[in-house]
Amino acid sequence: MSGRRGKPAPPPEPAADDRITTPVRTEEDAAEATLRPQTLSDFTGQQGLRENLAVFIQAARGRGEALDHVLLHGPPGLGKTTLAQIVARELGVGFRATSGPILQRAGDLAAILTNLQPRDVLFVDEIHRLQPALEETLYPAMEDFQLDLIIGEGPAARTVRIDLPPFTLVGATTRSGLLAQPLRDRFGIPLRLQFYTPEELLRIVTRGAFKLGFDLSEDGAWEVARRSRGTPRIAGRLLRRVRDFSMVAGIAADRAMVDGALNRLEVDAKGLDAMDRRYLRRIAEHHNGGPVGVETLAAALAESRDTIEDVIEPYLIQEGLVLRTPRGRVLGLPGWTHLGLAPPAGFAVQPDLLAGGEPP
Ligand SMILES: Nc1ncnc2c1ncn2[C@@H]1O[C@H](COP(=O)(O)OP(=O)(O)OP(=O)(O)O)[C@@H](O)[C@H]1O
Ligand SMILES: [Mg+2]
Repeated sequence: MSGRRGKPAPPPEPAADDRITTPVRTEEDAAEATLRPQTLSDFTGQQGLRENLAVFIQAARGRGEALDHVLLHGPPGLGKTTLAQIVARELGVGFRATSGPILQRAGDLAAILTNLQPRDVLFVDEIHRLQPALEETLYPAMEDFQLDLIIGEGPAARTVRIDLPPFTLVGATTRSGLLAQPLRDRFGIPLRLQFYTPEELLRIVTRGAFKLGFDLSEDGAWEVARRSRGTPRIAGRLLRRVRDFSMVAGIAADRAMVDGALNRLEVDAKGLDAMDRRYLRRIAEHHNGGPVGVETLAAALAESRDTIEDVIEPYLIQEGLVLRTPRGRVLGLPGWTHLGLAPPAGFAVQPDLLAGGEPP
């Protein structure tokens, strides 16, 4: 990636999804299945969420009923799919997976629903991308375990009501704000995933290294944990790359080695990559720290607004590097500091600028 391999030209700017630190799943992440925790007790972090879920699962099992519908929301790579699978396993029921964009016709959804076994988990990934017509099919299915199917067309069309086995819908979304309220209301157990602390990521990295049979020193593991953008998927990916560097160079993976490897991958001390820095720099240098609208930033960075909002911003906002205000994005003091730039004279975030800002 860097010029150190002797390539003269600088690499082209990476698109958001080519980044080593993109939290979005890439093909290379097929390897992550080996690191995926299989049980709730294996699942590190998200403590409050995990404890609540354990209670609800135990209660549903005790009653022999389907678990209430679960909505998992949070940025990519924090463990939504992993948790959905764990829920099914802990309930001791079958797991069927589909996703909002895959489901095109009401018939597709009907076929899946009518083939469920009692108490099964149906996982619908990216549920915010479900077609509105299918969403409406889901309402009675979720509420009363009934499906209204329209058979035939035109004047001959009639509605048939089909009883479904009781089931648990587990929906996952990076954008709960995009879910229609009636759909959101039908989830009895809404759960929000948070970014992981460095301590939690340290446990994940250490366990991952052990599973990979990779001898990583504790301070080396710390370095990976601190630079993983609060995201287990990124931690797993950095871990695999560090292992590659360590193997090929034949050097033990200690802190200095990990630091060198991550620098080569252009992952900085805070875990930010070229794309993150380009985003921050844009606000600093072209908009004097903001406020600047997300559409303007998206156009300038040649990224979609969704990518900016779902992938790039959540971590930067949580770290205070950037603030989301009603008038647009504003660089926070840690953002200026991170870029090694001085904020403009008289820099202070006006309280009225922040008032009414939506949560990330
Ligand atoms: N709590 C955790 N402990 C250990 N590893 C985890 C944890 N959460 C996630 N992972 C790892 O991170 C990877 C990504 O998690 P997962 O696919 O569940 O994320 P996701 O939230 O579904 O992402 P997306 O929004 O892109 O679908 C998993 O394969 C797993 O290896
Ligand atoms: Mg997922």
